[in-house]
Amino acid sequence: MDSNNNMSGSRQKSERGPQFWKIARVTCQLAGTVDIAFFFMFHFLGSPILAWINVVSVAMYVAAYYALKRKQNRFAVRLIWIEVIVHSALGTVIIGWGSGFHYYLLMFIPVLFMTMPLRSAVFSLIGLWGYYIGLDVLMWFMEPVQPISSGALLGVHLFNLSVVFGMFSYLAYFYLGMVLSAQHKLRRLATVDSLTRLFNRRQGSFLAEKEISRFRRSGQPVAFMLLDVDHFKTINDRYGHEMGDRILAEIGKLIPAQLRTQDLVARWGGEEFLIILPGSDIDSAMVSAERVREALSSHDWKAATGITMTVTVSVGVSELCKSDNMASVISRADQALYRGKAGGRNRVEPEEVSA
Ligand SMILES: Nc1nc2c(ncn2[C@@H]2O[C@H](COP(=O)(O)OP(=O)(O)OP(=O)(O)O)[C@@H](O)[C@H]2O)c(=O)[nH]1
Repeated sequence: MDSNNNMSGSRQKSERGPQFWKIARVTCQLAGTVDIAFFFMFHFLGSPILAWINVVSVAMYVAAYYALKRKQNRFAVRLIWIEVIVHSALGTVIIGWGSGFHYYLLMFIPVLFMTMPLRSAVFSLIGLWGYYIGLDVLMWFMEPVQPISSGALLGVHLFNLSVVFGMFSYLAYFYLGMVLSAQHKLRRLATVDSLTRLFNRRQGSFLAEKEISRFRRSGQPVAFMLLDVDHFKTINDRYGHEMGDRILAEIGKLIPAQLRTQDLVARWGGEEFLIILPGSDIDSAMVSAERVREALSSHDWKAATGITMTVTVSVGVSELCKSDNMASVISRADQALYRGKAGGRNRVEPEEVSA
């Protein structure tokens, strides 16, 4: 259990990419600038102790900023933690709870979960909660050390509230960006074949079902092609598996280049591809299939040694009819493909027309 937690913790840490630390550096710059503003503001408002505390804070943010630049991330995060915890307590004790310095502590709630393994984040959260409550209770029983006028206090309060509001919004915006990009990556992983960059089999099936439903609604024809590389085992044996992979990746580029943008291409199996042609009947699908076959066989396939390789494909073509489902229409394309193989390969075969 422990080791699992530690593992997920270290994984979480390594997933905090350069973007996160860039945000941390920007935060240091913003916080340092706010503290410079505080220095002048508190001199003007007659609280010199708080003014000079801000000088220390600025120095800490500068140190944290350069530590982040030198990739001393842990040290930087600790400095920021100490600064916020001490500064918010001193601000509260010196001019009162009404100053709103305690709001800065709340910003750590999302930050904790972004920067720590779950277990540490929960422990730190409990500590933070105790600290916040303790500070609140303390201020019920003690007077501020160096109070300022109520108008000035309101000004400081509104300023702090606005800064925390802005920083929360910034964090939320950053977090949303992270979630959306993770979602995008996951969707790609779930739908795209990593070698050929075509749709994978699962997405191919999903798209085929979608086109079949569309056919049932609109009656527009839909054709299917099943394409298989000829003697691919021999290619692998002769030129190596890596070259086989490179050929498949190249085929993944060459097939879509011969088709219309609405045509859908999926890697159906090892060296087999399913192509869905919405709006095409069997005749126009045969023309497209022949174009693909011709493009692949006439492509200049060069092995690592410079030798020209022969790569050809066989294609079976079928057209969806009313009584079909996905399995039956693909099975007819598969039977046509089989006949293409049996008939000598490097050819396009239409489905057999039933009497
Ligand atoms: N390099 C590589 N080879 C693969 C991949 N997936 C499947 N294969 C190989 O593709 C070969 C397919 O062989 P077979 O099914 O015998 O077919 P074939 O040699 O193409 O012969 P025909 O289809 O009858 O023309 C097998 O040797 C698989 O190992 C892949 O992702 N990369």
